[in-house]
Amino acid sequence: MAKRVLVMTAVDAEKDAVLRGIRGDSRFEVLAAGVGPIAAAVSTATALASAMVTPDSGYDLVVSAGIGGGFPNQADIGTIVVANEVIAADLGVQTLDGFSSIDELGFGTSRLPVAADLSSRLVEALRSGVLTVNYGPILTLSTATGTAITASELTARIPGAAAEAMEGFGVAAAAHSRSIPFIEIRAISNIVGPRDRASWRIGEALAALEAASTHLSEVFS
Ligand SMILES: O=C(O)c1cccc(C(=O)CC[C@H]2O[C@@H](n3cnc4c(=O)[nH]cnc43)[C@H](O)[C@@H]2O)c1
Repeated sequence: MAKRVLVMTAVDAEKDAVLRGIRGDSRFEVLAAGVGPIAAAVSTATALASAMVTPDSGYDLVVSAGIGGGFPNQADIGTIVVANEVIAADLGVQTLDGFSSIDELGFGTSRLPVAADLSSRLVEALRSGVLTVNYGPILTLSTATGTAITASELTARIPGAAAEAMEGFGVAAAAHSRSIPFIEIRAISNIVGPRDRASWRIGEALAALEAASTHLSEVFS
C-alpha cells in the first residue's frame, strides 16, 4: 500500500474536487500544476525533488487526476476513465502521409505504463461504489481535439482510446524518472470531437471526480 500519495491536477477546481473527496486524509498531497504536459512535468518533478530533501517524506505513488474528454462510444459525460496506459498522442511528426510517433521515428517512446495492480484495484473500488468506469488508454495532447477529423484520426491510430486530457504523460514522465508508481484518472466533462464549449459539463465531471477521489483514499493509503 502507498504511504504517501502525490495527486497532480491542472487547475484549482480539480484540486478542490479531489480534496473534498479525500476528506482531509493527510497522506495525500494535492497540487494544481497548470494546464498542459510541460507544466505538469515540471511541477511534478519539482514536487518529487522537494520531497526527497526531507528524510522519509518521499512519495510512494503519483496520480494524475482531473477532467477529460471521452471518446465516442468509450466514455460518456459524468463517467470515469482509469488509464491502463498513457500515450503522448501528438508527440511525433505530421506529414501529408499521416502521423509518425517518436517511437516510429526512433527518438524514444510516446507510451508510458501505469501501475497495473493499483489501477485495477481502483477500478474495482470505483465499480463497487457504483461509478461507471472504463479502463483504457488515456491520451495526452498539447493541443486538445476540436474537430471530428482529429477525433477519428486518433481513434483509428490508437484503437480503444478511452479519453484524452493534457497532463497525464508529463506527470507520468516525472514519476517514472524517479521509479515511482503512477496512475491516471479522468472524470469526463465532454465528448472528444468538434469543439462546443457550451456542451461541456464541468460541474458534473467535478462531482464525479470528487466521488472517485473518495475511493483513492480507501484504496491507496
Ligand atoms: O471552467 C472551469 O470551471 C473549469 C473547471 C475545471 C477544469 C477546467 C478546465 O478547462 C481544465 C482544463 C483541462 O481539461 C482537460 N480536458 C477536458 N476535456 C478535454 C478534452 O476534450 N481534451 C483535452 N483536454 C481536456 C485538460 O486536461 C485540461 O487541463 C475548467
